[in-house]
Amino acid sequence: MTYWTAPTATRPVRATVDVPGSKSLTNRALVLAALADGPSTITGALRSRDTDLMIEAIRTLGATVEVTGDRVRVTPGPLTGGTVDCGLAGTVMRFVPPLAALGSRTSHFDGDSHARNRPQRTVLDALRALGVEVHGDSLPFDVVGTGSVRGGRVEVDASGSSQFVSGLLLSAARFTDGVTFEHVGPPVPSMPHIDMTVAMLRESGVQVDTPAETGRANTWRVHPGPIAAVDRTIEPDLSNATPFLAAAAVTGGAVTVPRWPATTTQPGDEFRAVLAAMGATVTADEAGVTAHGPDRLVGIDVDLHDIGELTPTVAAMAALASSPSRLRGIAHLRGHETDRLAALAAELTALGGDVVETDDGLAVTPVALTGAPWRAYADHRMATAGAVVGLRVPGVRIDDIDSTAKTLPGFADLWQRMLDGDAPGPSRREARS
Ligand SMILES: O=C(O)C1=C[C@@H](OP(=O)(O)O)[C@@H](O)[C@H](O)C1
Ligand SMILES: C=C(OP(=O)(O)O)C(=O)O
Repeated sequence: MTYWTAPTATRPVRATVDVPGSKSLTNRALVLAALADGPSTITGALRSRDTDLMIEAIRTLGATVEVTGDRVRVTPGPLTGGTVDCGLAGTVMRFVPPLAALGSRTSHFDGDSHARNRPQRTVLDALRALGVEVHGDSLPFDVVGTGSVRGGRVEVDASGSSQFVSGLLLSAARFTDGVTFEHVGPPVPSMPHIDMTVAMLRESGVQVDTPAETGRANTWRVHPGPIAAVDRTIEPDLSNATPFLAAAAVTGGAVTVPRWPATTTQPGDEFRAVLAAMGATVTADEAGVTAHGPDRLVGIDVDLHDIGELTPTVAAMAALASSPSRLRGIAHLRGHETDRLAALAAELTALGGDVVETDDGLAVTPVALTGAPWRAYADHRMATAGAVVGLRVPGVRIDDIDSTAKTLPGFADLWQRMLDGDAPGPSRREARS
C-alpha cells in the first residue's frame, strides 16, 4: 500500500480553489435525462467514479450518452435492462432500481464489497409494494422489469437515508399511477437532498406535492406524467468545497471558492454557518465565497442531521479547535461509505485524539495530535478529513488517497496546488465517450 503523506501548512493557506460539479446534482440530472421525453445536455457535470457509474447505468438501461469533458449529452431510448455496477455510490444503488423497474427486462445490481453492507432494503421493499418483482434485499439483487410499474401509495421507513425517498420520487412520474410516498419512522436525514430532488423534478415539468401540499407530514406525491427534457448547468460541489474552506479555517488563512451559487438546494451551503459558529469569517462577493480563518477555531455543538455529508470535515476542524465539540443527529452515518462515526473516532484516536462515539454522533475534545497512518476505509470524505488534519499535524499518512476519485478525482494535486497558492481547478478531462 502506498501512503500519501498529507502536506503540512507552513503558513496560512491562501488560495482560490475552483471545485468541479456537484455529484448529487449531476446524478439526479442523469436519471431525469434518461427518463425524459427528448435529448438534453448537462454542462459542468461532475466526472468522477460515482457519476461515471451513473452514466454507465443509464446506458445499460437504454440511454445513449455522449461525453465530452464535463459536457454530457443524453438521448433517452426505450428502457431495457442489464448489469448495473453501483461501485460504492449511494445514488446509483438507490436511484437506479426504480428506473430499472420501468425497463423491459431483468437488471442485475452489484457493487463494491462495502456497498453490500449499505442499507438498501427500503427501496426494494417500496418497489415490491408498488407491484415490482425484486429478488434480494441488499446488493447483489435483481429487479424484474416488465416495461411498466403500477405505482400507487407506499409507506416506508426512510430514516436510514434520504436517498430512499429521492430514488423513488425521481422515477415516479413514469409509473402508471405515480407515487404517494409516506415515511413512517424517526426523522428522515438530509432533507435538503429531498428538496433538491423536488426542485429538479419541478424544473422537468413534473407535478410534485411536498408534505406542505399533501397536508400530511412526511408524505410526498408525484403525479403521473411526462418528464420534460431540460438542459442543465451543474453548480460546483459545495460539499467537496468544504475541505478547502476548512484549510483556511484551521490555518488562519483565506480560501475562496468561485462560482458559489446565490441560492442552492445543496447542503454544503450550510457549511458557511458552521464555519462562522466555529469562529471563522465567511464573506461572499463576485469572486465567490471566502473563508477567513481565526487564530484558533472554537468548538461547536451542532445537529448535523440535515447536512450529515459534511461531518468528516467538521470533525477534522473540531479536533483542531480550542474547545470541545458535540456533533449530533448523525446516527445514519453508520450506513455511509463506511461507518463514519466509528472511522472518525478510530482515526483521530490513532493520532492521540480524544474522540468518543455517542448514540447519534461524536464528542470531540481537542488534545495535541501526532502523525500516524490514517485509514480512509475507501471513503472519499475520510481521506479528505485526514488531509485537513494533516495541515496542522505533520506525518498524517493516508492509506488510500485515490478513494477521493469517488467524487473528486485529482484531489491530491488540487490540495497541493492550494498549498502552493495556485489552484484554479482540476484540469478538464479530455473528451471520451
Ligand atoms: O441524494 C443525495 O445526493 C445524497 C443524499 C445524502 O444521503 P443520506 O441521506 O443517506 O445521508 C448524502 O449524504 C449523500 O452524500 C448524497
Ligand atoms: C454519503 C455519501 O455518498 P453516497 O452518495 O454514496 O451516499 C457522501 O458522498 O458523503
